Amino acid sequence: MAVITYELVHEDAQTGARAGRIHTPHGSFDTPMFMPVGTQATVKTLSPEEVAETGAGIILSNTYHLFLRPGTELIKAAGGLHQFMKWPRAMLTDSGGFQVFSLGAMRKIKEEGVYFRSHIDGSKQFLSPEVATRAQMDLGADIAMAFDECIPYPADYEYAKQSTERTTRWAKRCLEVHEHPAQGMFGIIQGGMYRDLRAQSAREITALPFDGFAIGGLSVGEPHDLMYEMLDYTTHLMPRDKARYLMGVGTPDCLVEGVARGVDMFDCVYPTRVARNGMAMLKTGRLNIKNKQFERDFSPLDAECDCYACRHYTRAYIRHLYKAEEIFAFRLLSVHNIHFLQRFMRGLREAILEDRFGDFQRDFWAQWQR
Ligand SMILES: CO[C@@H]1O[C@H](CNc2nc3cc4c(=O)[nH]c(N)nc4cc3[nH]2)[C@@H](O)[C@H]1O
Ligand SMILES: [Zn+2]
Repeated sequence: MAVITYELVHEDAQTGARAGRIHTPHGSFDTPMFMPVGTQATVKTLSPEEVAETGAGIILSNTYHLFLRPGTELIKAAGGLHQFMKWPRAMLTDSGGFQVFSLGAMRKIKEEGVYFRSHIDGSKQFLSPEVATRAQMDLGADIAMAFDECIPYPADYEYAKQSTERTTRWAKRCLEVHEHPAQGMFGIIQGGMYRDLRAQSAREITALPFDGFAIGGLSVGEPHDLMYEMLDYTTHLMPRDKARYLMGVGTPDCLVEGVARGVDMFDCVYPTRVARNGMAMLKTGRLNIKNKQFERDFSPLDAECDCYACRHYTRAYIRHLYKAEEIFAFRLLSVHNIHFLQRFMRGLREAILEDRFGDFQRDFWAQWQR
């Protein structure tokens, strides 16, 4: 019996959109679902209670960061990541297959693994399918990710082919060492921006006994239309009875188009990262609180939102805090942005359940500030 199971609730007749539920040892959650990112064992500036209040059923943390600091052995000794950070619901850890390539320095990729220098102190480090898998078993999240290479964009065909085939070999090595009574593992499909490599990777990875499957190598700077095209080649090759996770996607436009192609789970640093830059997310686009136009604007960030920030405070107050470099500004904008995305995903799910997803998608694009 798989540790992580996907339950299909309803499929939209016109598109590939689907509503479901995912069951984990730390609880179940409705899909489509957006996962707030808690890179270093915290969703930046927010308490677990504040994150739970937004409706998030699962959060993501990064093995790469926790492996380097404080070390996954220490977190294991603390009772695992749930205990360490007091997050009571489901959790997923990324394997390092992205961060080692985006943050690690002086990287050398070999068949056995990746040699790199820590971005923190420059120390020599090594991550491999075995090391990343054991580190995730130490952390004890409900879902661990296979160790892969996130192919940069752009990449030539030959590089993409060699890397994708190595990722499949690495996936098998992860499964060989993965042994945890309360942790499932998801495989990650690569293939760069090449249709045949995407199909090859989808076939090879979904043939392996993973609990669910992610689409990797996207949201790496490619145009959105190219991302959607790659999704078109990939999601229909993925099993209907397993969860589908698009890594690194978190803006409303990409979420709508990912859901339309049958994706169930998403994650992105976007909501908390842009909050620290003074941006509030709205269904029309985003609001830059630094703008002078909000100086005497005593309305909430978003009139349709019932989050703590929108129920209690005004744009003028949050703009003042931001200009005064008060940390409370980051907290209020982060609470709003995560709450906004959870509400947005609930809206998508309701549209699917009521067979009006196509209308939702059309209405969204009619009002989205491109
Ligand atoms: C566009 O925003 C930038 O890009 C990142 C989001 N985009 C993204 N694509 C990803 C791909 C993979 C992958 O192929 N494998 C593994 N293991 N993890 C991944 C994590 C990913 N995150 C943000 O962090 C931001 O810096
Ligand atoms: Zn709000």
